[in-house]
Formats: sequence, C-alpha cells, structure tokens
Amino acid sequence: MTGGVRPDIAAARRIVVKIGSSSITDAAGHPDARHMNALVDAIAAARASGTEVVVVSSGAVAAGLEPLGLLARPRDLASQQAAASVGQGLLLARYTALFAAHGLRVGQVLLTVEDIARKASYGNVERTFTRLLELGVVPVVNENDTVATNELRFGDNDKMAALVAHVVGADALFLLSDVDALYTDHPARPGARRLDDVPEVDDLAVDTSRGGAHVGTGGMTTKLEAAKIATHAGVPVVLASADAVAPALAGEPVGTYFHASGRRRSRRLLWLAYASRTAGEVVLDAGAVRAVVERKASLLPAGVTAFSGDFHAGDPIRMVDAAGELIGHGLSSYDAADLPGVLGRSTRDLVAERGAGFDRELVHRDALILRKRFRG
Ligand SMILES: Nc1ncnc2c1ncn2[C@@H]1O[C@H](COP(=O)(O)OP(=O)(O)O)[C@@H](O)[C@H]1O
Ligand SMILES: N[C@@H](CCC(=O)OP(=O)(O)O)C(=O)O
Repeated sequence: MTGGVRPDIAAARRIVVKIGSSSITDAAGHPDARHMNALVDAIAAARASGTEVVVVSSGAVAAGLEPLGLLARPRDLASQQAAASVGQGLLLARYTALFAAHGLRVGQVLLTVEDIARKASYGNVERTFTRLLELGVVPVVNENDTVATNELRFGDNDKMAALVAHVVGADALFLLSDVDALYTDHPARPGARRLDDVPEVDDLAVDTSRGGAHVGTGGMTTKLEAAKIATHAGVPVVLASADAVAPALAGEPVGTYFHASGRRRSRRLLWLAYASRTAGEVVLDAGAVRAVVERKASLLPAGVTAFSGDFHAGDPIRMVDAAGELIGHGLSSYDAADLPGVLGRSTRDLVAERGAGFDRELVHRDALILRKRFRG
C-alpha cells in the first residue's frame, strides 16, 4: 500500500461496485459467504454515510452449477443460461437477506447489451436506476444471461459495470476481484510488478493474456477495457481485492487506482461510442466525411456509397470512409432494407419520388459521435 487517501474516491457520492464470479464463489463453486458479507457490510456503511451504491454482481452461472449437478462451467450456451436462471435467483435471495440485516432493500436489474445500446431502452434503464436510487434501494445488476445470445452478450460484467457507471452518472467505479491489484504480468509469473497508480490506461504496457480463476470469464483484459471506458469519460476506477472492499470504498490506497483522464460528457453519446455493438456499416464519400467531420453536419443518404449489415432504424452503425477508416458511430434513421433505393440520391429527389418521410438524414447530427471524440 502506498500513497495517501484518494480524494475523488473518498468524496464520491454515487458509486458502482462490481464483484466478479471468482470472488462471489469459492474454489468449489459455493457462494463465498465471507466475501459477500464483507461486500454488503462495506456497502451498508457507505449507504449510512449517504453514498448511493449500485452493485454489479457476477456469479449467477457459478451459483447455479451445484444445484444442477454440474461440476464445471458448461461450454454450451443453453446450459450456461439454465445455470444462470437457477443461480441468479439464489444470488438475489442471498443479497436480499444480507442487505435486509442492515435495513436495506435490494432491487434486481438484469440487462442485455441491447438495453444499453438502444437509445429508447437506454433512457428507460436510466429512469429505472434513478427511481431505485431515489427510493433508497440498492440495485443489484447482472447481465440477463438467460436470454442473452452469444452474438449479443457482454459475456463479462466488467464492461457492463463501466457502462452502468455512465448510465447512473457515478463518481467512481470499483472492480473487485480475486487479485489485489493490476500487475505488469500474471501475478504468478516471475517478475510481475504491482501497479498502484495508473494515470492513463492507454499508456500501460502490461500482459493480461493469461487467464484467471475457473469461474471468471473476463480476466484482466476486460477490467482494463472497463477502466478505459470509465476513466476516459471522467470516472475514476479502483481495481482491488474483494477482501479490501471497505478500505477501497473509503478511498484508502489499496489496489490499483486509475485516474479519470477524460472529461465528463453527454451520457447519451457515450453509450453510442462504447456501448453499441454496431449492427452494420455505411461507407461515406469524401464530401460526406468533410460534412460530418468539419461542418458537424448530419449524414445524408446522398453521401453514402455502400452499406453492409442487416440493421433497422434506431440501430447503431459504423461510419467509415472509402479506405475503411472509422469516422464514427451513429444511429441509422433507415432500415438497411430501404437503403438500396436511397443511397447516393439527393433528399429533394427522394422526397419528390417517395414522399415526405424521405427527407430524413441517414444519421442525424444529434445521434452521431465522431471517433476522435470517443476520448474525452
Ligand atoms: N496483469 C495481470 N494483473 C493481475 N491479474 C491478472 C493479470 N493477468 C491476468 N490476471 C488474472 O486475472 C484474474 C482476474 O480475472 P477474473 O478471474 O475474470 O476475475 P473476476 O471473476 O473477478 O472478474 C486474476 O485472478 C489473475 O489471475
Ligand atoms: N453474468 C455472468 C457473469 C460472467 C462472469 O463470470 O463475469 P466475471 O466474473 O465478472 O468475469 C454470471 O453472473 O455468471
């Protein structure tokens, strides 16, 4: 442990705390009572001092293994979903009982990628969290594993926790794991060095390729992705051992501290930059690139030369230039199926031929984020 108290962490009034499967369950796959108790006690103490807390808890699949007689995390999606279905209920029952002992109520929030990637549902999720927190509830969030498909899955909860931190406008994000900090290499490797302080995630030279415990899925790679999303949007991150939850939440110098490096920005556009699994791609001609990048204009069908993917109006799409270079992300106002008839055509022609609805932009300016703005 080095350094003094972290002022922005100690001062945080709204926080997101993510705990991984490897801490929620012990080596045999049973719920790890010690970690869960320590987590709930620390959160109850934070709540008592007026801090609002959102918990992102993994562990549904792990908690469902034993009741279903499964010995290890199954490989096939259907069995994982069945395990999550059984395990999530058990996990929530446990949280409900533990928080009730502190006089706190929990609310279950199960999210899919689409809930955060689509504008309409993002607003809905935001409202739900706001109301839960107003009511003094501790939301306990997990991915909706039982319905999520492989293609549309976060798969790990680290990135989802960073996105939830955006949605709720958190002041800090905590990633609790079975490792006490970020190391320059897998901690079991000779020469691996502990990192206490990370001013900028992009500047890190660390090896995260070696896997973690049997039940975790993301390993350290997804934790760094989460740290990047959060810090670049102005949210500091602490990565610490679940054993150190109390000092971590108090801002004491445990684990690895990732400084907020970007400025806080519009939450609606942030989800578009990071949350969206894009559903397709459109290729912009040089004029359209200039219009979108330099003139801050909307993207019109006239400036698009090609597209790919099967997207619908409202879906996030990638915008690239003729060389395939990413220009930005945006929400399409058209279904892909409608594009062949409109690409390259002027709005005036389209309206004359097809009617008033065809005066719309392909991507409206307000639903567009340029790549260079993905960072703060
Ligand atoms: N550079 C590194 N620094 C720290 N841990 C690492 C690193 N590379 C790989 N790991 C592994 O990542 C694990 C944490 O990931 P994971 O098991 O997915 O945790 P969780 O279930 O908490 O999300 C650690 O236990 C460690 O074995
Ligand atoms: N949603 C999954 C979490 C997946 C997972 O293992 O995540 P993590 O332990 O955070 O790497 C579950 O509850 O089992």
